Amino acid sequence: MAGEKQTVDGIEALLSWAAQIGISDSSSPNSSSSGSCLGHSLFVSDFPDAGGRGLGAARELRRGEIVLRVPKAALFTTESVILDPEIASLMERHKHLSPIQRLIVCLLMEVNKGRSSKWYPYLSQLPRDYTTLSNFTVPEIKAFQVEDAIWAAEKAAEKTKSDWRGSLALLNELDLKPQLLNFRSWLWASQTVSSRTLHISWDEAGCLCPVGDLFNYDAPDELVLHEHDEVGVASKSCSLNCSVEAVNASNERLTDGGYEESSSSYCFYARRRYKQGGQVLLSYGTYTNLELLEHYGFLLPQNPNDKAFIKLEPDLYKITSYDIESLYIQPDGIPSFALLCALRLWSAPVSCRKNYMHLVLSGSQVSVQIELQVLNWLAKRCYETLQDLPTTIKVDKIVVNGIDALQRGKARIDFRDLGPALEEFKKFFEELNLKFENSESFVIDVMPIRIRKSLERWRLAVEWRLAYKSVLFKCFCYCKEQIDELSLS
Ligand SMILES: C[S@@+](CC[C@H](N)C(=O)[O-])C[C@H]1O[C@@H](n2cnc3c(N)ncnc32)[C@H](O)[C@@H]1O
Repeated sequence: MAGEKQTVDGIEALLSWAAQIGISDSSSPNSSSSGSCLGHSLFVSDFPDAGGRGLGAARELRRGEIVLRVPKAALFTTESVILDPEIASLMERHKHLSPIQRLIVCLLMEVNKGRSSKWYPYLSQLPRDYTTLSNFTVPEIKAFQVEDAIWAAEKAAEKTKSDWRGSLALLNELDLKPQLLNFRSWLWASQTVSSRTLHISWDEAGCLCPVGDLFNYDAPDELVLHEHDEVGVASKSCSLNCSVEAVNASNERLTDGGYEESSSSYCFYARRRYKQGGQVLLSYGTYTNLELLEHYGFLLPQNPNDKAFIKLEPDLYKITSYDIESLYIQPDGIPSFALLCALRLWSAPVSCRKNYMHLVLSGSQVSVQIELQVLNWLAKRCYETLQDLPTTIKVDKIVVNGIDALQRGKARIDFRDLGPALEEFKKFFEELNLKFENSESFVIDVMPIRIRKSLERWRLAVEWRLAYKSVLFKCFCYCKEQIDELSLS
């Protein structure tokens, strides 16, 4: 089961099993003679800077070239797991469960079979744990500091818990090993499904795709979109399944893999040209960093799709037809088009709003006076938001560096190095029942796994809030520059 170590032998066993069931990175029929499904286009490797274990280019890959094919029979779906009519009728009796709950139950059922599961080589190579939002503890959630992120994390945790409670009756009837009935097992299975399923048209829950789920993520961007246009890979359906909304909202051309009826297989394409040895990445969809953290458990240091939301006045929401989700600050600190339009309209006198509507929606300034009002309001809101948060950008950087030192295995942290970040460190370790034994430094000989895992999640929360604050700071500077320019003109 997934509790086993991810070893080189384990990966080789997975690739050899995958070759036997028809997974291939080559269009040539005799490609699996080497005993591995890979080697022609791809290879498995560790990419520490972008996702860890992933797939590299075994040779130069052209844009739009097919790099992996996974036949339907190799896809792990509710349908492909429930072949036993008794289990099928049991599932039928629990019709109220969502497709995702059913797939999670199927995953636990297969794990329960241990080595006798036909999916064993695949299941044994799944990660043992995840850093998705549902895994965050209360103190780790608090470390986000920003209300929206705290709310998203609490909601994710509650949803996972309530899905588990709702599935317990079925799980109890399935005669599973007791440890597979507990919440920890459910959490693991649900986060496996969240972070690894691919979209398929016949099951809303998606499918687990052996080997195909080894592709790490890169954000879709304009360049890739145009490249796709050029080579005509435009009609592939969609990639990782997790957020149906995100997939629907995004242009289908942003994706680089999909299930193809014509070959009854899941096909993956190179989204751009890759040099031999480079990591081949997949776009799972368009996600903000908070969404990536929620569904996949990581943050992209440079995410062109990230959004920073600030509190807006309630009457602003009333006068704009824009979706709330479109009212944000971009990673470069510039307000989104919709936010700027909404603020311009909101800043205009009520009696003039109707007349200005056309101008505003075309993206034009209404008047210098209104533009200055918008920029001043935005600068003030960013400034006040930053002031109201418990720590500054500077302190957050110290916290990240301190966590970094601990993660690198530094056993002694001098309190003087932590300065104003000391309080947060103290609180964090106290929550984990680790007391500071002296007043000058923190010494830890062997870092227990539970602390290492918690540090990882804490770091993600601090990195997220640091990025959020940096965007607000950039926005503040942007507004000030614009104000200066307008005042001079
Ligand atoms: C579909 S799996 C990809 C393969 C995965 N690295 C593995 O070893 O099984 C998705 C997971 O990979 C990791 N991941 C993918 N892309 C990443 C990236 N750009 N940066 C950091 N982690 C990434 C995250 O843990 C995510 O939940």
